[in-house]
Amino acid sequence: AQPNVVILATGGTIAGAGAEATNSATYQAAKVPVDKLIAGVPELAKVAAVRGEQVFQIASESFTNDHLLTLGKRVSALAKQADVDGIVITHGTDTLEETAYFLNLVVHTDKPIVIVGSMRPGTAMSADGMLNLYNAVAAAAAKDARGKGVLVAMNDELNSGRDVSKMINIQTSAFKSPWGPLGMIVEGRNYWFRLPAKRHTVNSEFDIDKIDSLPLVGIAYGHGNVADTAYKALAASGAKAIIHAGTGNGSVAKNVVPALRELRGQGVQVIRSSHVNAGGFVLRNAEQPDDQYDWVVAHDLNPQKARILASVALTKTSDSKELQRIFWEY
Ligand SMILES: NC(=O)C[C@H](N)C(=O)O
Repeated sequence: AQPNVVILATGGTIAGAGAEATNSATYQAAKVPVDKLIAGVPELAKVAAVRGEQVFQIASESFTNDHLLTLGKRVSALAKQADVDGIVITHGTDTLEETAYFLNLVVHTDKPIVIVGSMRPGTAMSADGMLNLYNAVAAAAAKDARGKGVLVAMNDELNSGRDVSKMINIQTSAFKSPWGPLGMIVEGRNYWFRLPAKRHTVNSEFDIDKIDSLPLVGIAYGHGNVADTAYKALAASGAKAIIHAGTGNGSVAKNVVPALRELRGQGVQVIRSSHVNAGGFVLRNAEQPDDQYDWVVAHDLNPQKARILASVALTKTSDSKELQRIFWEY
């Protein structure tokens, strides 16, 4: 029998439509329903028995914590079903890396979960959604994709949902991991080259079935002339942790240091990440004395991924040492 793959559709450009074939960047996202997406790629039937569910129909820039929880619980429930072998999620590309990392942290299954989007709407010349969707379904249908954590299938590559990121917004080669792809998918077949080293899915201490809300975590962007306004405002609005999207090694402008120390004293977690373009690598006690200030570093996680991990981790602990352990392990 063919493997059973469920496609959970959430919107994005892969479900987008533009006025003309030349509209590769000007179009409306989240227009085409999942059944039409599936019907548009009849070749899917060759690799799996596919059925679709429309979970949301939104552009992913508006993907809230509630969307993450709803989607995560649905993925978890499906993964427990004996008649489901793999799950594909169609998603806008803007926050695809956040959802991929979230599911990688909280869904306890070794069944393949593959997230896919497109950079051009289906109405455009050289639309990339059809092949990306075919690849994602083929990847999710394959036994060799099991146990590798949540995967992202874009542009013929299979990247780990943990560290893949949208690096450019106007090319089909948008998704890259700073540490390279796990594999390639060519003509519906997976070719693997490496495995994730970080804890995920079945080896995670976090479980979506036990998470009903996510604490607020804010991100404030560092630059040379930055003031402490945004940091204070985030804390005042209830953020339990602030991700400092810092320069270089998560460095902090001296004008901001006093406010961050004060906020930490009030119980807000301060997590230093980096906004460097090709991927940061923040080391503890480099640039800032984290031990002395009781701050946490985000390791190689970019600010948006650090927000996801902090939100999930804070459901279990408010201890900064535990948080730091979690940031090293996941
Ligand atoms: N390419 C895309 O999917 C972009 C779109 N804004 C989205 O994330 O929904």
